[in-house]
Amino acid sequence: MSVEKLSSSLCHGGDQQVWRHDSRATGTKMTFAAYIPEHEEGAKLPVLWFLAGLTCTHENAMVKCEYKKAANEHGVIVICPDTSPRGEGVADHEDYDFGQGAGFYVDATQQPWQPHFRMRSYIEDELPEVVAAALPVDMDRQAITGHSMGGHGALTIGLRNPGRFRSTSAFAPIISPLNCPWGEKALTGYLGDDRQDWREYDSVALIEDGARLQNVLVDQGSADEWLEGQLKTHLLQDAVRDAGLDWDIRMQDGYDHSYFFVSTFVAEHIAWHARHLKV
Ligand SMILES: N[C@@H](CCC(=O)N[C@@H](CSC=O)C(=O)NCC(=O)O)C(=O)O
Repeated sequence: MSVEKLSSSLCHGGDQQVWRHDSRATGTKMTFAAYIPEHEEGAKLPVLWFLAGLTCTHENAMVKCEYKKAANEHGVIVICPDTSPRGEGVADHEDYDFGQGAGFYVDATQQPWQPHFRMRSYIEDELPEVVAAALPVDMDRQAITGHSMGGHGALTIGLRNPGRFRSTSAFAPIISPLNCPWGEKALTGYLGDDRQDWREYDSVALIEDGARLQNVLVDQGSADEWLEGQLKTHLLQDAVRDAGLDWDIRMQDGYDHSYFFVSTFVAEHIAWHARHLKV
């Protein structure tokens, strides 16, 4: 396994690093950011995966999300992966919501996406192995979060892997790719026309089909420009109520979709995850 540290910068007492490695899942080089809090020699720290949204690389959350102070205070490693494979030989599309930067955390089955767009396998299987080999993580103490398309990733990966994450949170997640233009466009392209195949990538469908998850926190801005047309938080509220789940879905008055919103609440999310990660 070839894993290379590209940078290391002291920040809020911890070390903000960027790593690159050859990925067997995507068949490309993949880059991720890793924030390592101060810790004693030999200590293993809990890990929070932060999945980013449309148009993002590993860098957006690292630069804009302001997680580092809280992560250092609580002793939680934060990993920010890229959102798709990239490169000259990788399929792409001119639209911001499809192709490179818009992997939707699925394993594509359709051409020309299938050879490289395998973000489910990358995030669920390969990246944890890479991180466990390179960094001082305690893989028995994992949590996951994400923003927008990354919030969809966090919820669906959490629902498909009950028991792996002590806690799951999301900022302004895409609730149901089956029921929004971003999702319909991307999943038609990556998975084909049979909408049954999309259900394992849809938080509402997963709950309807019996998936269950505890310790879930969702924050959504009431002034989010995508709330009505794309995100549709009410679909998750309905699914959670119908399934009798005790999830905390909060509407935050006046906040939009941006990292200004995410950065406002990220310290609270990290403190909440830390309580679950320490038990
Ligand atoms: N107008 C934007 C649209 C893309 C956008 O808003 N992306 C969001 C996530 S949306 C859902 O996944 C984002 O996080 N952008 C990166 C950032 O640093 O803000 C555009 O054309 O870029």
